[in-house]
Amino acid sequence: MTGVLPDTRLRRLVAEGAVAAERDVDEAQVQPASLDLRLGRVAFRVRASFLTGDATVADRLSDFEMHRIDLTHGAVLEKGCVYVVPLMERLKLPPQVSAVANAKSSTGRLDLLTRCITDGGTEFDRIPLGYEGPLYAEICPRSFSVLVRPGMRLNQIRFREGHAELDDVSLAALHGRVGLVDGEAVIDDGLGFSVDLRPAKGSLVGYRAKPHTGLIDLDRIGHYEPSDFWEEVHTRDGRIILDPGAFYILVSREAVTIPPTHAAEMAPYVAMVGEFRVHYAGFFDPGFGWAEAGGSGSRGVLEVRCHEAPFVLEHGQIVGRLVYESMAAMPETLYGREIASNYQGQGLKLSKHFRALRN
Ligand SMILES: Nc1ccn([C@H]2C[C@H](O)[C@@H](COP(=O)(O)OP(=O)(O)OP(=O)(O)O)O2)c(=O)n1
Repeated sequence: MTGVLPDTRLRRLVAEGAVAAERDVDEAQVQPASLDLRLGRVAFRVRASFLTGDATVADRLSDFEMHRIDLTHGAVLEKGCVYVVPLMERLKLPPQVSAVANAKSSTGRLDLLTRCITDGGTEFDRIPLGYEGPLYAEICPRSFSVLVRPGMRLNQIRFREGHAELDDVSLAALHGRVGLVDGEAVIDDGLGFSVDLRPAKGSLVGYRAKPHTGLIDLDRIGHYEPSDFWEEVHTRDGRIILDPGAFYILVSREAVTIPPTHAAEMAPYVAMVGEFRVHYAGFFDPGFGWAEAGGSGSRGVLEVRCHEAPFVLEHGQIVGRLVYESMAAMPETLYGREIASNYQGQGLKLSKHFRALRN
């Protein structure tokens, strides 16, 4: 059966030792179509980000390590620095299974660039068929310094067998059956995603990270005051100008649906990659936005960073696309009501570490 492996198969991968860990895998790590990965006990501060090519991460660390930080009692990862953290999980994948990792949504919303690296890896986050070896997270806090501890879950991994991606014809057919977006679907190499700069009420369209803020302890949920870390972005004319280097949280104009038979990943919109980057966290779970799982009206959160020159972003401009994949089987549990999900039914929403916003 080809497709993305659901929760039931993830438990089996763990039971069979294809995913092993120095501390038993916790049931809370198992998501509908992905497994959360946990930070180990040490972080290496490195000079620069790297891929391993034909070497191992351990070999590369001996070249690039500046110092080592014990995370046991909590430690700060500083804004602007690059760290490599061995993860608790390691893989011994069956030959027909490959994997892809991604930052969790809460990690992306904090502008913590987090990518997975492997021994012999030539790409971030892509793990080849049958990979056997350790996993590492490369973490670069871009806007805020963060306090981390062993066991924290900053990124996640999806496993798949065979080719599961929907081409545009199959995507259009799926949209015809279940309605993947409200309004007109723009289908061109995935489902186009546009930005909402004309809110139904008021003029608040997003948030921009403040410089020189305090520290965020990633275990503190609903704790921080948004205004200590974020400036509100308002507009009444359906456009904003992005400042190069600044980080914004915006929201999609479309409410999106991921039916239980599918999973999706947010990908950049090719025409715009030179101007801005729109996703740091890209996995969308089966059941996200699905009415039966309490998800009607769920929008996608856009994490936007503009590159070289100030750029005018207009309401309805396409900024990203959702690439849909078939599940190998339906998950037992969907994103939303049945598990403690933070972003089902969301509109414009900061990460779960902040107090609720008036929306
Ligand atoms: N750029 C993104 C990426 C994801 N999501 C949505 C779709 C996902 O199904 C949901 C949850 O994503 P994660 O599992 O990555 O997030 P967390 O684990 O941080 O949240 P939760 O605690 O709710 O599982 O957030 C989003 O709105 N915008």
